[in-house]
Amino acid sequence: MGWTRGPVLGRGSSATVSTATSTSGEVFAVKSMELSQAQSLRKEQYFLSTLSSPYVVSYKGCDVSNEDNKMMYNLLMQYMRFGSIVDGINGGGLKSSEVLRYTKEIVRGLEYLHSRGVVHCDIKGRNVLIDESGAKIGDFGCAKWVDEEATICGTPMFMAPEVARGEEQGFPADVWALGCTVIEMATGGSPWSNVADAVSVLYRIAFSGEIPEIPDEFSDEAKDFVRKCLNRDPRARWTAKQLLKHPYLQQFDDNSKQMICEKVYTDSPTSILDQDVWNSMEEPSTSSSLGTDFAPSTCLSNSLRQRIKQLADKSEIPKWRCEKEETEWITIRINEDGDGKAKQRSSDRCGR
Ligand SMILES: Nc1ncnc2c1ncn2[C@@H]1O[C@H](COP(=O)(O)OP(=O)(O)OP(=O)(O)O)[C@@H](O)[C@H]1O
Repeated sequence: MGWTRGPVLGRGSSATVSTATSTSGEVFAVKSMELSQAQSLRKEQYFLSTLSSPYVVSYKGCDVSNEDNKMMYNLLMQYMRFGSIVDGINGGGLKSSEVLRYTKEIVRGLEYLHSRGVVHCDIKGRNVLIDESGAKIGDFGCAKWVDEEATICGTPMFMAPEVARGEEQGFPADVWALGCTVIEMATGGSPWSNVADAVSVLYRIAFSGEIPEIPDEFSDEAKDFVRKCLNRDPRARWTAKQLLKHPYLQQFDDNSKQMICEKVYTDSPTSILDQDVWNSMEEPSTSSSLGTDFAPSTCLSNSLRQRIKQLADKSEIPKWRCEKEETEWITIRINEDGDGKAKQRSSDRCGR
């Protein structure tokens, strides 16, 4: 499929997402990284290509292109015109009817993923995308099969206690992150308040016995729903399938705009370090695991400092940037029947 790159939609910690138009006129989104650094994007391609659900961003294909003498790996996916949930928050929280609707759609997406044996590992508002049909789960760069041995991956602010301690990252970790995401959607801010940096938040999640503060404004059903997600014991935490039957989600009707909770506001991250707490990270395979057999006050702080360093490294401006005007549409591929005088670039199909 030939396609033309359009304006940049957003930049994550390592990839750039742009709009694109196929030769047949279909508009989609393309997530691109330099080929040599595209492991997480290849992983995302692998998972997206195996999934098909109204609650997961649809896969459209992938390829490799040569742009300005750089080999780029491109993941083509459904264009979600309203961006991520966070893009729509704009300082304050979402309306409670929106929180309810998106929460139910995310739970449906999680129920689908978990029934297929996939753990997303990085559920947060930034990874839930919106279009007219509602919310869909995206960004599978941290995903894994439930029985796969994989390094810890995700975003500190949304990590479950068992993940922060480095013990396990299974389906319940996605449900904890969902609980944090509900708070994020409703408040427009962090699920954890009064945390100075990522060390504090990881230590607090791992060992304090606390859960994120549930806004007073939530209805009783909403509070109970979030508590079921934020049970510190992963074995006692509700599953996505159970949550779909929770009274809070039962209130959702496609035609209803029923208010469940009031809008509240807390600070969004402002400093670079605060921002790190919100970015995805992957624990390096060489780092020491946060197992159960260490003294928290000594070994933990070293290990967490490694995490912080990695977060700081990941927050650097990506090495590759689109060098074209972001509003300029450039042809990066044409199909075999294309005009030979057009700006043809080399490309390959990619495999799993
Ligand atoms: N399919 C899509 N349709 C429309 N916009 C998208 C799509 N995918 C991503 N975006 C936009 O691009 C931004 C960057 O997405 P990306 O998945 O690379 O990074 P992220 O989730 O924000 O960060 P990180 O990779 O660090 O977790 C998103 O926040 C969103 O605004």
